[in-house]
Amino acid sequence: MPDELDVLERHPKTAKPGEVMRPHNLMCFGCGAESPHGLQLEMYAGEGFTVEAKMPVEQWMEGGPGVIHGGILSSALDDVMGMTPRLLGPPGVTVHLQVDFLQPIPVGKTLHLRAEILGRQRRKIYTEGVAHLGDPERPVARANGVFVTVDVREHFAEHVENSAKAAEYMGGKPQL
Ligand SMILES: CCCCC/C=C\C/C=C\C/C=C\C/C=C\CCCC(=O)SCCNC(=O)CCNC(=O)[C@H](O)C(C)(C)COP(=O)(O)OP(=O)(O)OC[C@H]1O[C@@H](n2cnc3c(N)ncnc32)[C@H](O)[C@@H]1OP(=O)(O)O
Repeated sequence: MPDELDVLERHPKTAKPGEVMRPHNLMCFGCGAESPHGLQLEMYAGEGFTVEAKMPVEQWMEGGPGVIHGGILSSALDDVMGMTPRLLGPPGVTVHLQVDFLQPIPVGKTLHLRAEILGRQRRKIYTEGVAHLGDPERPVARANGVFVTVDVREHFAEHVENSAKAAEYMGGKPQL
């Protein structure tokens, strides 16, 4: 993370602590409520510059026998960290993701996910994520992500026609 950081300020219209945050996109693999094969994470704004979510570790998420697949865990951490830019304003896309897998995560448990903004420099937002199984003192995974804010209309202009929600996004207002 660079030394010279901008001052962080919560956007006045972002979710208040304890409130649900709107999905990136209803079809988002991480947080989209209509994504048929997705994680369907419900995200909550926390205090300060944090976002939280809980994810039941289901059978279909298995990687090694009886434990979560690392890619699923990485996706969940990516998406929770990826929600944090919205606390400041425009959304960001992942440009860098790093995950440390600390303990096996059993199927049948509930994963507690928490992300926090560490700093911002221009469009770059530096974040960390942590996952635990109920005891915050015993993390099972840690992550860092860098997100770059984008103008969604511009950024997705060439691709939006591929979305299952194309008609909605191309016809109406973008869901910010
Ligand atoms: C048309 C209607 C659409 C309606 C849409 C409706 C709803 C959608 C709403 C919200 C959805 C928004 C976001 C979704 C969010 C999360 C989903 C989960 C997370 C993901 O699944 S997301 C997918 C994977 N993600 C990507 O698909 C990104 C691919 N990428 C790019 O698209 C470009 O890369 C881009 C645009 C990011 C930047 O490109 P650019 O040309 O605009 O800007 P540039 O290159 O100058 O970078 C600016 C500053 O970032 C620094 N920087 C760049 N890369 C770096 C790296 N790797 N590490 C460290 N710093 C990096 C530079 O060094 C510079 O820093 P500096 O300011 O200091 O110079």
